[in-house]
Amino acid sequence: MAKTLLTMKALKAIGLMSGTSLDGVDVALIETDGKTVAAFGPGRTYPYDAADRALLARALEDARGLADRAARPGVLGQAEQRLTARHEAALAAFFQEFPEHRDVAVVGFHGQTVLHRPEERLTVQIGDGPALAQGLRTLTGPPGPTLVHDLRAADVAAGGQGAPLVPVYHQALVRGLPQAGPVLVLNLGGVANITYLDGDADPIACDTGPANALIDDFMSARTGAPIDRNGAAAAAGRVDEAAIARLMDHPFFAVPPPKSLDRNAFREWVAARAGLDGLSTEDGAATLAALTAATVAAVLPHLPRRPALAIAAGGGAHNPTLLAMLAARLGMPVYTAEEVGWSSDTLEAQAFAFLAMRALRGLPISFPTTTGVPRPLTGGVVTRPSGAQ
Ligand SMILES: Nc1ncnc2c1ncn2[C@@H]1O[C@H](COP(=O)(O)OP(=O)(O)OP(=O)(O)O)[C@@H](O)[C@H]1O
Ligand SMILES: CC(=O)N[C@H]1[C@@H]2OC[C@@H](O2)[C@@H](O)[C@@H]1O[C@H](C)C(=O)O
Repeated sequence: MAKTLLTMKALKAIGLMSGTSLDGVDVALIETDGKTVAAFGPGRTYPYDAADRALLARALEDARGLADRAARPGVLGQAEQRLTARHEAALAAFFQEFPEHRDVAVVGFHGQTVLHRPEERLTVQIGDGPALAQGLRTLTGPPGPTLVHDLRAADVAAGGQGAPLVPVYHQALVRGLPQAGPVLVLNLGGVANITYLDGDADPIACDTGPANALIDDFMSARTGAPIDRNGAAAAAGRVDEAAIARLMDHPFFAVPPPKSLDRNAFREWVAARAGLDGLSTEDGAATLAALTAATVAAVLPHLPRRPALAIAAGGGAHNPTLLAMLAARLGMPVYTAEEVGWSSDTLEAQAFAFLAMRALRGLPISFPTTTGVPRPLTGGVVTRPSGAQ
């Protein structure tokens, strides 16, 4: 056992993430043994164009009735091919800029979640692992890295939520910080999730509610641009607290972790209760940002101790209005990933690089306290350079 651990040296790992905000492919490289991060390499985002985004949005709609995770009705087959091609193009651009990293050992490929219903033991990430592994071999030259994809399926099959998976990476990062008390790591993408870390105890984690998905959809409908850049609209608006109270009256917020969400879990709920049609763009953006902050804060009563501070990553870490609302509703300082030496934009892709390395080495990627899986579990489908799975 000791010998195995000693021989686990840090190797280059790339993570590929296409998140719920449907904004592009994140690529990030780290050097890791699956337990600690020996070095951070570069990270890049390769944005989707409007046609890609529209196709992925249709894929989410066409996935709504899925009962079989292998089925690809409607535009799902086309979307999977396009998504895989976009990932290959992203890797081509990445290796063109960083040819010194063509010797990467392992690639973690998240794919795109099009449906997430863990209560029905169903989570669907489109993305063709073997096809991407083959494309990778051409890009790097033979033998090519090992590719790990479909990282959520084993957890859901075992009765877990299948998400969030980033907590074990948050734990590795927080171990590198000087600590005074429990830390709350916030991942503010389309959906928000938190990891609570207190010393060596297993991380406690869950999705908390929307982060930017509702803001993006609202801004898109009002302005044509799917973002409240730097929280400018929200900063100029007034929060409709009565709407927040109505929206917080949802059973999800009373459920303790672990728990997870589909991207569009609150779409109908918010459409029916927020009264956004009667609000200005600024007031609507402010109210939706406050909803994100309130839903993150709603997790506090479910945690063993009050965190001393929070660290925010994901695209929402670029929204100062949202960060100020979070600090106010959480009642604790909220630092950005950059402020502690991490990267808001590449952290999730780094996490999938780390998870892929853990999967290769048979280490658990999910835990009873993060996904509710009955025992710590590894995951992922491995495509080796020979093409064998
Ligand atoms: N400068 C900015 N100002 C405001 N919001 C921003 C800014 N930059 C990014 N965002 C928000 O962050 C979102 C993207 O975040 P991120 O890339 O972390 O999401 P994701 O990885 O797709 O989602 P998830 O983590 O849910 O899978 C955008 O949709 C946008 O709303
Ligand atoms: C099913 C799915 O893809 N969930 C995503 C989504 O985006 C954020 C949140 O909801 C989180 O649960 C998860 O992604 C992160 C990366 C995770 O698994 O940790």
